Amino acid sequence: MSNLSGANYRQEERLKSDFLQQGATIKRNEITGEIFVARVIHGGLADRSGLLHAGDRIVEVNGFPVDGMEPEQVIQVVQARSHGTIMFKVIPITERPVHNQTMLYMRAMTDYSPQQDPNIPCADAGISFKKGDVLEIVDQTDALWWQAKKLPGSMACAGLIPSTNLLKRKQREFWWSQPYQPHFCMQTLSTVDEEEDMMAIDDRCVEADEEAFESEEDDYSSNIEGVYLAGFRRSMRLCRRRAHSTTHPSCPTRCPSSCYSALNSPYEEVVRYQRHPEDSHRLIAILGPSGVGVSELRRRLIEMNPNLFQGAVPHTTRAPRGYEESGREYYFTSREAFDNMVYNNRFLEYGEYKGNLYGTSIESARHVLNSRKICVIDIEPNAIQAVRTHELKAYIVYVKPPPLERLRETRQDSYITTDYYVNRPFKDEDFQDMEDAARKMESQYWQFFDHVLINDELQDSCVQLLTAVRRAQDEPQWVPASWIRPTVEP
Ligand SMILES: Nc1ncnc2c1ncn2[C@@H]1O[C@H](COP(=O)(O)OP(=O)(O)OP(=O)(O)O)[C@@H](O)[C@H]1O
Repeated sequence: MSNLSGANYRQEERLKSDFLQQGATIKRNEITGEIFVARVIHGGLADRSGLLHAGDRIVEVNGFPVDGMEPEQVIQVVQARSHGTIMFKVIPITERPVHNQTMLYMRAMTDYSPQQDPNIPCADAGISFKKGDVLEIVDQTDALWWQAKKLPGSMACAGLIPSTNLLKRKQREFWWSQPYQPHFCMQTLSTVDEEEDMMAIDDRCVEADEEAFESEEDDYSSNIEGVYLAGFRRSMRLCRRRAHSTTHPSCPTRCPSSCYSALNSPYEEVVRYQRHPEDSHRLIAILGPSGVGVSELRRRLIEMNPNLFQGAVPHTTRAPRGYEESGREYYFTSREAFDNMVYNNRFLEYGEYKGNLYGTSIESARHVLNSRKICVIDIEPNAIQAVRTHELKAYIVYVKPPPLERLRETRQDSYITTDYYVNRPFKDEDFQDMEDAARKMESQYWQFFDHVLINDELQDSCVQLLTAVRRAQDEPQWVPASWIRPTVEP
């Protein structure tokens, strides 16, 4: 006889089972009419009592035989005694499964809400999560519904979440149920696209400043304490906006994230990782919508301590100018050599601008990391997959715009460089575009951001970035398990 005090049941209609709110679900065998404990929720009342186990047969509740009853009738019997002691007569399961559960942590790559899932056995027993949340998986015995706790948190009691296979199935079903929509993909624009794009933007432009593009591209090419700041040149920055990543998803639409993530795992196994002081630093990859301040923050970080922070020198196929040195502003490379590097997946990202190719190579980032410095690069979202590797262990900082009114206030004396203008004052529509781009980026890539920095006051943002970078190098962080145990599937 099991004895649970203050128990509270809810209904789980689909599986003909009911939920003991602080402890267990029950179900009915449709052939024999017998009532069984379907699962015991980790950390709940039933689990802590040690008296009920999945598979136990419930014969009586408070003296009433329950065989043949519908689960909801069993609830009524329990609810009839909402206070005091509730008595169960139970035939324990003879062979209790042995749980050799080791600690398992998963990062959610998608959002989930049990309240919106018509298939969950009991919505009240489920937990909701958002992309990027880390979940401690405490029970995987059921093929469809796992039990998990959300971290960091003080959830004493676990909740139900869909298993990887179930969630993949849901995502696939959802994806196929959507009407066809042309996907937004970041690809190098074809010449025709480029012209159309140019015309579209020209309509909104007030003044074109071709000369500024053609003449020099020396914004930020400053020289501090004999250290050259590489990777800030205008052509490189403009081409990055049209950049390819080297990792193309196999999805037929080649959409970088939405369908990609739908067809890949909805959870990513993660482990706690702290860099050993002897190990190379983690790559710092900064991204954000155009104009939000990625270059400004990266430049200021490097300028704070150029002996510690350094950018990666990009490659280009454009001819060097008189004052330029290969390996300083750029690695000047033939088109053939560049194509060869593309073919061999040697670029984190690359793109074309005015007929020349530009790219940031893995080797270039490795070169900085091997010199025991912290390599700080900016990337487009397409390159996220390329930098999240066992070798580079990228720490991804997302720079988010503050609310519109703060953008207006803080950017009064700032200048934007667009595809067709160099250093023109911000307009309201730039802020609107920034917000829209931020929303898109967040909806597709939030799960990959290790740190989100709202770039409001510039000084505060610099301090925040420095603190985040220090933490990335010196404090434990969740990273994909595949980085630490390369045999684990990414
Ligand atoms: N917090 C801030 N307050 C005021 N001005 C800022 C702030 N952050 C950046 N800026 C200014 O905004 C302008 C655009 O910033 P920046 O060039 O860094 O953009 P970006 O994100 O690198 O964009 P892109 O990738 O398109 O080059 C610059 O003039 C920069 O000095």
